[in-house]
Amino acid sequence: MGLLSIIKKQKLKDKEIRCLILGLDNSGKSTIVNRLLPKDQRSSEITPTIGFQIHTTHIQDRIVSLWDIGGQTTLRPFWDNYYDKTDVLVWCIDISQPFRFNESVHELFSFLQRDQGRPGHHLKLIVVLNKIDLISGSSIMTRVSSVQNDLSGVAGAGAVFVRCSGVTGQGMQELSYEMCSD
Ligand SMILES: Nc1nc2c(ncn2[C@@H]2O[C@H](COP(=O)(O)OP(=O)(O)OP(=O)(O)O)[C@@H](O)[C@H]2O)c(=O)[nH]1
Ligand SMILES: [Mg+2]
Repeated sequence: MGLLSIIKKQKLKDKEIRCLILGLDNSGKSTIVNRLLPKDQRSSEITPTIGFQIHTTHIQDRIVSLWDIGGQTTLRPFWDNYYDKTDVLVWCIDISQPFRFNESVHELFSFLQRDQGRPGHHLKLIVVLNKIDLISGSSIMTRVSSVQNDLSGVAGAGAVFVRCSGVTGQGMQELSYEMCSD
């Protein structure tokens, strides 16, 4: 590898990844963010987010800022304010509550539609199917396909789906990898 490519690679590595975590209230955003932090920086109690919280941490050898925004109805009109310079959008869905899938799909659609007015932005979308621990093994596939179906046409072909549990830690490695891979 030439010197220039090494410098280029290092520059890319040094660049902070700005990650915006959105989704409906109670979907588990703050719990996931808490899991992504080093053990000694985790909170023992998570309460509904009123406003937003920013954490900056190392994930997979990269510096990542995690923008955790409250998902309650009254807070959603403010989501757009956090969009600027976002590299990765993590959209969190509570897979144990199928009756809220439509609401989540609608909110994602509205958010991404507004995004079209922001030229030149290349955003990576990761859809997190959270609370997988609450679904019995036999119905996981049905539930996952149901969400993926609902989201087809909204999330786009480049979207990545990750199943996880912010409580047990299942799927966190995969989520970390996807957040940091180009
Ligand atoms: N069983 C289970 N419970 C979870 C999981 N993730 C979060 N929870 C629970 O779901 C509830 C809501 O989690 P939060 O992380 O506060 O959800 P949020 O999306 O940040 O909610 P807002 O801040 O209101 O937008 C809490 O009681 C969590 O303990 C999970 O993977 N499995
Ligand atoms: Mg929260």
